[in-house]
Amino acid sequence: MTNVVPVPVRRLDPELPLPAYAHPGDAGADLVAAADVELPPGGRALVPTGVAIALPEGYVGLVHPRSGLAARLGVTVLNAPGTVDAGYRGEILVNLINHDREVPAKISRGDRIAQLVVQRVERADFQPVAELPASRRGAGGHGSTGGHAGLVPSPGTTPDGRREGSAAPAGRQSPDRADGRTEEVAG
Ligand SMILES: O=c1ccn([C@H]2C[C@H](O)[C@@H](COP(=O)(O)OP(=O)(O)OP(=O)(O)O)O2)c(=O)[nH]1
Repeated sequence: MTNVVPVPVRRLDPELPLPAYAHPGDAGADLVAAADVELPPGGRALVPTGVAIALPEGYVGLVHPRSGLAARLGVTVLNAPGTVDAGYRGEILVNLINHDREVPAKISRGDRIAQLVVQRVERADFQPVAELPASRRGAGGHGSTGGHAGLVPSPGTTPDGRREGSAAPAGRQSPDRADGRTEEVAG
């Protein structure tokens, strides 16, 4: 049974519906546009939703794209998923982008433009250490497990896809991270 958490909502635009789940079992409650917006090809806009919420401490609201808008129009959430912090009391805004290269996307007031997924969050207590515990994966990432023809390392590239001898990503100076080597660990 899904846990239901009460969330106070302020209607900044009384004519618009509250965020709502379209079907039982849906993870995301739809957010609607509070304004008409036209997104030219490649264009983006911060679209108001007409609602402000007060999530309880220990929860986050994630602003996810709607797959229908993405598949049919090429429109998605630029910063997906947007993070609505428990302490945020302003209007929820949706940063929409039109990835279509030719066709403008018309968003009308009242259109469902994104979905808000409310989740519990844990806070980490970051503890500096000299060495991290070993793991099977080690430092391998960025396609190190293959699964696609384009992920097979070509000669002269490192396992994470960079040219051998090219600069490590910013902040990555440790040799075992810079060359993407993995460590075989028993167990
Ligand atoms: O899609 C989004 C993402 C964020 N927000 C609001 C709620 C969130 O709590 C606040 C700040 O977001 P975030 O922390 O992602 O932004 P930032 O760029 O780090 O700004 P800040 O310095 O204000 O935290 O903006 C939205 O309305 N929509």
